[in-house]
Amino acid sequence: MQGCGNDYLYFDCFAQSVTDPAGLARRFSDRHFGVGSDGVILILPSEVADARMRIFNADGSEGKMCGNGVRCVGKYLYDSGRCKKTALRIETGSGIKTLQLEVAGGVARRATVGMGPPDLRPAAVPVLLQGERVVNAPVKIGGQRWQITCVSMGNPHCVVFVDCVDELDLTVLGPLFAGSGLFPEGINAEFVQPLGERAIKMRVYERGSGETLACGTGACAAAVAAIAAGRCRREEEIAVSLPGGQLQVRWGERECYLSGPAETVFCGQLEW
Ligand SMILES: N[C@H](CCC[C@H](N)C(=O)O)C(=O)O
Repeated sequence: MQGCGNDYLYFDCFAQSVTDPAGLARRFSDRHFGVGSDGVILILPSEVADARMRIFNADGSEGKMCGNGVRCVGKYLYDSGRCKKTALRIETGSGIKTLQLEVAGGVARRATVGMGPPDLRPAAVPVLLQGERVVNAPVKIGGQRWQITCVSMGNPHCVVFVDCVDELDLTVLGPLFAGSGLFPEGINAEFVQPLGERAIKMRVYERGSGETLACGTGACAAAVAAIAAGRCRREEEIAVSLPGGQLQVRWGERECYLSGPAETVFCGQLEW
């Protein structure tokens, strides 16, 4: 399944158990020697919600949350008949998320996710910075000066504003940020071009997966950073344009809301 091109291999673990999800992610995320994906997502029973989601990046590292992934989990639960309702609660590594599915033609097409509150406090994202400031904080990465804004969406994000995202070579820049030594727990790095008070354009270099076509938690982090920096308005729903499509983010009173599509690409059996 995929959400704005951020594609994962989903395993229904209500009636089967996956013993080595990290190894599975490393083996089958490869786009030539495997199935090809940004990682693996397990859909498991939960004691406290309709289901539990675990997400493993392509390098086998486990993430705490996946905004594009949780929409696809909701779609799977509805379409498969496991949870034939449009309001769902999904247990994740960063708490229970609420989902509101949009159904058409008998299947879920889109979802809006309550992503929880963004955290801009200095300690929210483990980062080796001088001083406390994490909004537009000056750093030197790859011999260049940058101003970073660190936002936790349950997973760590570093947002940088640039003039033109299309001109960036993330095959070089991404590993410079990831390998800068500034982020002890790794980092999801978002490069953001403001397009006005209600829109941004972004690309992302994800922890554990490299450049992906979209990142749901990253879109929230980018919109929150743009609002915190006064580049976008909090009263507005922010249109976030990514290489894989468009997401909508609203930073509400209590939490961020992420809206976007969810699509099944194919179903199959994997012998490993
Ligand atoms: N790479 C992320 C997990 C996937 C997040 C992203 N794909 C999303 O849609 O939020 C991390 O290690 O924190």
